[in-house]
Amino acid sequence: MNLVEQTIAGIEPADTYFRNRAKERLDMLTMPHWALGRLMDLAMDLAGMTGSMNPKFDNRVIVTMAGDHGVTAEGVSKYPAEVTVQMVHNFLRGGAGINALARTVKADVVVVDMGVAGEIEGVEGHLNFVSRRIRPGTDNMGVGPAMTREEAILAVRAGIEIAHELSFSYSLFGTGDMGIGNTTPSSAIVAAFTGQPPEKVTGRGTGIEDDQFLHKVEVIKKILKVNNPDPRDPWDVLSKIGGFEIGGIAGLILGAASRRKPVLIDGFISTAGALIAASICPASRDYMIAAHRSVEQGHIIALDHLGAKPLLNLDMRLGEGTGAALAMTLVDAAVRILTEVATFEEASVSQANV
Ligand SMILES: O=C(O)c1ccc[n+]([C@@H]2O[C@H](COP(=O)([O-])O)[C@@H](O)[C@H]2O)c1
Ligand SMILES: Cc1cc2nc[nH]c2cc1C
Repeated sequence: MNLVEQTIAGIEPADTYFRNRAKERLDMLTMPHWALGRLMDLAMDLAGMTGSMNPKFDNRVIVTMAGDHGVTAEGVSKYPAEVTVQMVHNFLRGGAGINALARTVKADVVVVDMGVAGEIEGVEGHLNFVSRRIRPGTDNMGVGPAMTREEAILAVRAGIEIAHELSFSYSLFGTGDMGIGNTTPSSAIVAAFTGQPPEKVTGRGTGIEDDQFLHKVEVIKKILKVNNPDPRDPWDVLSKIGGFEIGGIAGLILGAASRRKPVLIDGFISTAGALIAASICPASRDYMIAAHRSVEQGHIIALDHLGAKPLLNLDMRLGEGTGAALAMTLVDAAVRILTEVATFEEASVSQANV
């Protein structure tokens, strides 16, 4: 068996015994029944994922996968492609949005070069940088496949290997992405898996105006026509209309799931990666937590398709792992509710009238 097959075989569904035990306790907490709503759902899910009534998430990491996209040649982004490599340097200096939010929640940030176009300098000995560069950017999916099937497998494999290595040090994962142009493949992936038309799953990415938005929708239509991806085959979808960082994110999710580690799925691009992961191994969905709802209009459609409900809705559209980082606070809160709140019996509080 190769690594991908082995990883898929190693993903077990969430533990129903611990999920039920958590539910029994949460049902009895000193508050009107289920009064902390989705936080209680989250607590139950975390118990099921980890097989524990007291999961520890002290060591947490955001893995920000970076890659470039040949499809930027079609004029789909507001920013030039060189921003990808420039932002990787910014991440490594600690000056990006994700660095500030990761510090807020005491998470480390690991930056992965999955296929950035420019040279990344000054990273020798940098503990938070991993190079798994497939090649400097995908091909233009507006005229043919973004990458080969072999490259798609390599990208997913890299993500799995990174998750496995980080699993020794971290108990909670968050996904992140950086790649100018990557909302275009993400929209194409969402269209391919959900069958929704491009106009419904395309957004403004970095902030394009109306004219460019209409052009982007046309480009996505062309991408789907030229490539005709088979939604029953995740490798076909990833290779034809994906990205190196999107494959890396899919692999990261699969690798974390195989180690029973919860993974906070960041925004639109991360969710495209999650769709690939769920298509490769449906059981991996048990370990995904949708961190937030991005401004991208296709995001909620993608989350619905996954059967996931986003925790936060803060009008964010940055990516990088920023939503995943913020949602770690809610994971902490959910664990405290499960472990620190007294039951009616423990606190001698009268229960509801029947
Ligand atoms: O995560 C999101 O929901 C999200 C929504 C819009 C844009 N982004 C970020 O913006 C970049 C892609 O935007 P674009 O317009 O170049 O396709 C990429 O670096 C993403 O991390 C991210
Ligand atoms: C500056 C900048 C930072 C980003 N971070 C994620 N996507 C981004 C896109 C741009 C343009």
